[in-house]
Amino acid sequence: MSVLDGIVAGAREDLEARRAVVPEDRLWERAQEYGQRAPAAAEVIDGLRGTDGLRVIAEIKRTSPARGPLADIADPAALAARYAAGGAAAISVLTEPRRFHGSLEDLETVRSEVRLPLLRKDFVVDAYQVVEARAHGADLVLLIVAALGRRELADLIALARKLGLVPLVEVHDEQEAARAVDAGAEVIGVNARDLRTLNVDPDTFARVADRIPAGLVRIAESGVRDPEDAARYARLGADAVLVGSSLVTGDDPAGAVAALVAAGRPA
Ligand SMILES: O=P(O)(O)OC[C@@H](O)[C@@H](O)c1c[nH]c2ccccc12
Repeated sequence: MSVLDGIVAGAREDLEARRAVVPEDRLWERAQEYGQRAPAAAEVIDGLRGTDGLRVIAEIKRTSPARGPLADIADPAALAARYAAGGAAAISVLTEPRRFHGSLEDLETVRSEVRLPLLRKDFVVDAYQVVEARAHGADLVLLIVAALGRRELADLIALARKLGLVPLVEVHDEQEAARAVDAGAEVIGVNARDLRTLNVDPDTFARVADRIPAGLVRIAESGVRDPEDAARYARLGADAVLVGSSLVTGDDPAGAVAALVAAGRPA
């Protein structure tokens, strides 16, 4: 079993436990409530376009299967506020508990403190999790192509849109990029890390981005360590970078985000 399969199996177990406590129809009500005050999906998508410079999506991440413990993050809302002060375009909140020590409570506390679009970053394989994301204040939801069948991907994208959520469809090779495009994704994340093996290949974006038609939002994910990496992705045509580890392990998250944004401005 690959790392990804193991994490997905845990996510399925956890979601069934939650479903037994909070039925999906109750979540729908809360999801629609948040939908009434949420930004429009088109606005969220436009906010990620790198038309006048690279956007930064800053991530709240405590630990990872690849790197182990990164940071305690006792107050995720305070960290999100620092990211916002540094000029982040959106905040990614890991909600997976077992390997990343995240939670839906993290998402909710961040929602209560910042106005930026929020991404629920998790291993989403069931409609329940999409409704749950919206109910807890997400504006975007991650859908990992490697974890989903064709039909599942199409269904979850459709459900996300019905709820006003923007699906961020994650790929890590050319074939997956083609599947994301075929499924009608408007926002595609190219993960430099292969979630099956956890290996990072820094050339992934350069290889895969060509398969993503102009007009779609292209996000380079994982392994962005410093402003040079951000500048490189900007030159390769990325609209945005998604950055976690290097921000949570540094001592100045606002300054670090601002430096990435500055490095990604067109010359
Ligand atoms: O910490 P990094 O290398 O900056 O990476 C952030 C983000 O790309 C990474 O957390 C991530 C990308 N896709 C995922 C899917 C699931 C969990 C985590 C991820």
